[in-house]
Amino acid sequence: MKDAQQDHIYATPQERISRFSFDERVARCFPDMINRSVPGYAQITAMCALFAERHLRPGAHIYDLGCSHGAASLAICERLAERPFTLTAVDLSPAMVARARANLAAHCPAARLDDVELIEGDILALEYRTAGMIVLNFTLQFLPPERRAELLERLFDALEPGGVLVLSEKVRFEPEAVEREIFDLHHDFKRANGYSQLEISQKRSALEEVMLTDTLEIHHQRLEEAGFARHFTWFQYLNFASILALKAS
Ligand SMILES: C[S@@+](CC[C@H](N)C(=O)[O-])C[C@H]1O[C@@H](n2cnc3c(N)ncnc32)[C@H](O)[C@@H]1O
Ligand SMILES: O=C(O)C(=O)C[C@]1(C(=O)O)C=C[C@@H](O)C=C1
Repeated sequence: MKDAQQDHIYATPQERISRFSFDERVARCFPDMINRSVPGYAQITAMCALFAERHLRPGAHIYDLGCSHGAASLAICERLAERPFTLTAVDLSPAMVARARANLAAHCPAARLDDVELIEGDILALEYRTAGMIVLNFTLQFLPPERRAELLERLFDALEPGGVLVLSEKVRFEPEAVEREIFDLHHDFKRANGYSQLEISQKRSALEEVMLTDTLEIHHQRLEEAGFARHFTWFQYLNFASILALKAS
């Protein structure tokens, strides 16, 4: 997005690596960090707008949960500039919400701004209103695993008939040999995007207990159990994938 700051957080050796958190330092360089770390990030973000264009009923509500700088919200607002809808973007991190607010104010088409709301809050504690679309891009992986099914059930209940959920995640693989191969390839991807071995390994340590990934099979099973009639992986690039889940109309 339109924030030029480069990610150098893990570039120098750290005596003690603290747990990764979405604090001011991360928020400052987040667009650069996520673009260089997540294969397919730009494509997934852009496709959220096309899913909205195809599936959203005029006037329906959209949630962008764990919105960070508001990339998906902004893509949707730009693409659907002429269509009526309302949108709530939510993030727990005050630093991220401040960036999302500035980004939307600067780049969201003026006609849409009144229909967009930003909330600093916990998506596990939110009271959800009826929605036509929910975006969960790279957020579920940061929630406690034992709370994930409960959240998806609540989101399913909030969706109106014909509503859609976009679930994008870093995923792990079984068997272990496949996981190892794809994990290493992802590190090659990061190196090709300018990260050093030191940056890659220090960030991996920081994320270790914070970002707990599931297999694609577990994600699909959870969506099935939450009640989604159809759910399929529409995108995968190394260990990053995105699922579209549809509620029966
Ligand atoms: C990897 S980022 C998401 C990226 C963003 N969706 C995008 O597409 O650019 C994860 C975000 O989830 C937020 N987050 C983590 N746990 C949360 C929670 N319980 N409630 C709300 N936001 C949360 C973090 O603050 C962070 O901004
Ligand atoms: O797996 C990694 O190494 C990542 O950097 C992934 C990831 C993510 O998937 O959210 C982790 C933290 C940052 O939010 C940006 C990217």
